[in-house]
Parts: sequence; structure tokens; C-alpha cells
Amino acid sequence: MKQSKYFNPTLRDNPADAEIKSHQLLVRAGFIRQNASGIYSYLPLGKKVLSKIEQVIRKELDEAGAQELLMPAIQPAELWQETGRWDVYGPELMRLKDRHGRPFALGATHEELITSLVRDELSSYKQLPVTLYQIQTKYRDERRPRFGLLRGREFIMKDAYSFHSSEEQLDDAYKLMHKTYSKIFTSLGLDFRPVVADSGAIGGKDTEEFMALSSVGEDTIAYSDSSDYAANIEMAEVHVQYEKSDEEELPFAKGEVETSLDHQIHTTVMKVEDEMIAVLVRGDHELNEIKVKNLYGTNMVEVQNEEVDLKEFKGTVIADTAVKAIANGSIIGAYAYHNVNPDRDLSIERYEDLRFIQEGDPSPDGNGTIVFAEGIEIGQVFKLGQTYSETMGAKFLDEGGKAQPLIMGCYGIGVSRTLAAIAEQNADDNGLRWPLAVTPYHVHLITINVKDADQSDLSDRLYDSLKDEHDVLYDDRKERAGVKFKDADLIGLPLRVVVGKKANEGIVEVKRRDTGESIEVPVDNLNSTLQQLLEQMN
Ligand SMILES: O=C(C[C@@H]1CCCCN1)Cn1cnc2cc(Cl)c(F)cc2c1=O
Ligand SMILES: [Mg+2]
Ligand SMILES: [Mg+2]
Repeated sequence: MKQSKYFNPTLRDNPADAEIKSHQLLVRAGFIRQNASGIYSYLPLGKKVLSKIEQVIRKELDEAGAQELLMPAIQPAELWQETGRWDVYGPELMRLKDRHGRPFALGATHEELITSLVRDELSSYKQLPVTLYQIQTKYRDERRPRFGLLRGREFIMKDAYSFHSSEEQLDDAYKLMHKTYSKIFTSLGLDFRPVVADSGAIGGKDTEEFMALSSVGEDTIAYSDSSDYAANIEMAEVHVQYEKSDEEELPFAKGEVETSLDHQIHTTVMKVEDEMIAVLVRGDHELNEIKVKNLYGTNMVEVQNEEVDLKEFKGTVIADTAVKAIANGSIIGAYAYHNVNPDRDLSIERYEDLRFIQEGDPSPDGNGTIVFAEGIEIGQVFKLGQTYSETMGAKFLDEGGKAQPLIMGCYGIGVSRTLAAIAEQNADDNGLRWPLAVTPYHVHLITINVKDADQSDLSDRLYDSLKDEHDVLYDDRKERAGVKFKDADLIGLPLRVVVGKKANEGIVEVKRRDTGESIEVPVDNLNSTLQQLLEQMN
């Protein structure tokens, strides 16, 4: 492609609202443009990368026996009403009415849609297992879209759904999809980790998230420094045995006294379904609300910003296990007490693992200690079980001819988010750097001075000969060399061929974007040199 004809508007400066490298560079290098908050266009270079990522995903999923289909983005509200999720989700689920005033959802995910499709078509265990997937636009009205493609309101997801007649079949599909995801993210050159995760609002049981390691990731991963244990911090279990303090127990008294954080007891009032509970954690720990949700098996858990007098509180009081070991604690805030011995003074109904794990805590698998890292969630695999098939009446006849609810799994990859994660992990101070698997073009052919006949003739000849072997982006613009080099650094193609002063000697310069090293090459050896370099970079 000749850049003199190419729609690739590059910018010298970072857009004001772009805070992270990948967002800044994808905009400056002309890969994406924002049309509204969290809503983007993929310009030709960006679309090429997006398509290559999708192809890597398709290849692996097809090889794993999954079948691609395409479902509508506009979903009848009735389906979400069948599962009750029409009312569970608030403004994040984008909704619209058709011309007849009928309600629809803009698809945030497709469990309801696919289950309604399958329940009408699948009826016998003989037709199972089956895994169906799509690569399609999703809509989630995030309160605060940010970081460019990392958290958008319209984004591209590969979502797959598997249907089974037994838990074993689901386990096999889950394991296969887990392996398939590892192959996909490895092919894309990503530094990633699968982590134990929380199944969130969709119910179901086992689930793991695939995290691309990055300092801008919103998720925190807790992993062991000496085993392969890794979990989303929301889920990481705390296995610390607390010895009861041997301090002399003093008489309980009203009022606040200065104590160290690990002698303080912090209270959080939470509404669980419609019951008020007080949750206590030690002052140097942080309450993990996800653990409260999982303890009560509900998503209707909400922090109340009110303070209670624990001596008067009529609701249930629960505490993190660390609280039990305190002998003379102090409750701070409006209703302060000191010399508090939780067992003696507070009617604590149960002690549970309710806090966030901390760096230095023992790894829950008993191997090593916990270290944190930031991650970008680029994929997630779920064992859904019968959550959706039961409420939606999606059944199959088993060998005994008995109707059973289908057993399901669902599996997502954030395709547009993965594009940004690849950009984030590979970019350097000069710009983007694309791994071979997804680069929009392989070779950036640059003429230093298009007015110099030797240079422009040789460049045209090289473009004609190279473009059959490689995808070539040819910078034939009437721009100064400096502008061309800056744009080439921004765009980040793996190899650069520069036609300059030595054109009349039939010599060009070849430069690697990843290492920056460059060599002079006689044009007769150019093709073979490029082949060798591309093989080296693979
Ligand atoms: O999407 C999933 C689970 C899996 C992930 C892999 C592919 C299939 N779905 C979880 N989830 C997340 N955010 C949501 C946001 C909205 Cl507004 C919604 F209405 C529903 C969901 C929702 O269900
Ligand atoms: Mg998550
Ligand atoms: Mg998730």
C-alpha cells in the first residue's frame, strides 16, 4: 500500500484524554479514533491488526472443534426477563425500543440468546457435546470508560458457549478451551497468566481469567513466588492461622484510645439481600466484599455508608478470622470502645476468611508467599452448569429418555481489549511495535527523498518486487525524512527498508523495529535478507 494514498492520519502529540501508552500510541499512529466516550473507529491499520487477532482466534477455536456462528446484537427483552437478568442489570445494560415500542437489549453477552437458540434445536444427548462461538460487537454502558480500547462501551468479544449432557463432558470442554486460550495468547506473543477468578453476577461455579501482565491492568493478581498458584485478588483465599494474643485482657470500656492498626477493629455495615449485617476486619486488613457475596451466595450485597454502635446493633455480626485473636482491641469512629475482646464483648456469629490477601501472606497452596502483579483481563472461561438452561427450559433427553437441563460452559476473549494489551506490552518510547503474528504490514519501505530520481525509481522497483512476497507499506509521500521516520517508529512495523543516498550504488538500509539494529544490504540480497530476519523474529 502506498502511503501517499493511505488513510492513516498520524499525530505528533498525545490526545488529552489518553492516559496510557497503548491508548496514546494507537491514536497517534492512526490505528483508532474515538467517536464518543468508550466508542471507537478502527482505521485501516487498526482494522488489519484486529482482523489478524480474530484469525488467530478462529484458527485455534476451529481446531478445537468449536463452530462459528453469528448472533444478533439486538436481543429481545423477553429472553433477559426469562432469566431475570433484565432487572438484575442496571444502566450498564443498554436498552432500546423498536418502532412498535417493544423493548430490546443491546447484547452485553449472549447466554440468554444462545440458550434460546439451542433449546429450540437441540434435544438429544446424541447431539452433545457442542461448542458454538461468535466474534461480535458487545455493548456495556460503563460508567467510566477509560484507557482507550481497554474499557470501552462498544467492544469486540469472542464469546463461546458449550452444551453438555454430563459434568465430565463439561470438564473436558473447559480443559480444552483453557488449553486453546493458552495457545491463542502464546501465538499473539502475550505475557499472560491464567488465574482463579470469581464468577461474578452470572453464577455458575469454576472460572478462571486470563490476565495479560501490565502495570495499567485494573485487576490485581495474587501469585505465589514458589508455585504456579495465581488468583484474581478478589478470590485469593487467606490461610493464616492467628494465635490468640497473650496480652492480659482489660475491662471493656467506652471511648477511643490510640492503638496500632493491628489492634483496631473496623466495621462495615452491609445489606445482604434485605438483612443488615456488620462485618468486622482488623485495622491493617481490607474487607473483600466478593468474599461476603460468595459466603452468602448472592449478588445482592451492598455496603451501607452508616456507622453502628456494635453494643446496640441488632443485626448479624461476622468477622474476619484475624479479629478472633485480638485481646484488647479498639473500635474507632462514632461509637468507639477500647479494651475490646471480640469473643467476650461482641456477639460475633461467625469468623470467616473475609479480607483481601496481602503481599507476604502465605500462598493458599502452602507453597511460598504471595506477590502481587497488575493484569488486564483478556479472557475468561466459566463452568456455567445449569444456571441458564434451568430458568430457560433448555433440556435434552438423556440415554434413559429422561429430560435433563443442558449443562453449559461459556468462554470469552476481549478481542479489542487484546489488541490494546498487545500494544501495551510491546510499545517502546518511540511508538508501537507489532509482533509478526498481528502486524498490519511486515515491511515499511521508505524513500528518503522522492525528488531524487535514483531513490524514487529504486523504491518503486523494490515495492513492485517485494509486495508479492511480503505485506509492504510504502512511504512514497513528499515528506521530510524526519517525518517519515517518526511515523514509521509510531506505526511500529517489524522491518524497515530505507532507500537513501546509496540508491545509485544499489544499496539500501534494513532496520529492525524490535532491536533498532540496522544493516546495509545490496538490493540483490534484499529479499533473502528480509526472509531471514522475519524467520529470526518469529
Ligand atoms: O459476560 C459475562 C460472562 C461470560 C463471559 C464470557 C463470554 C460469555 N459471557 C459476565 N458478564 C459481565 N458483564 C455483564 C454486563 C452486562 Cl451490562 C450484562 F448485561 C451482563 C454481563 C455479564 O454477564
Ligand atoms: Mg474480572
Ligand atoms: Mg470477567
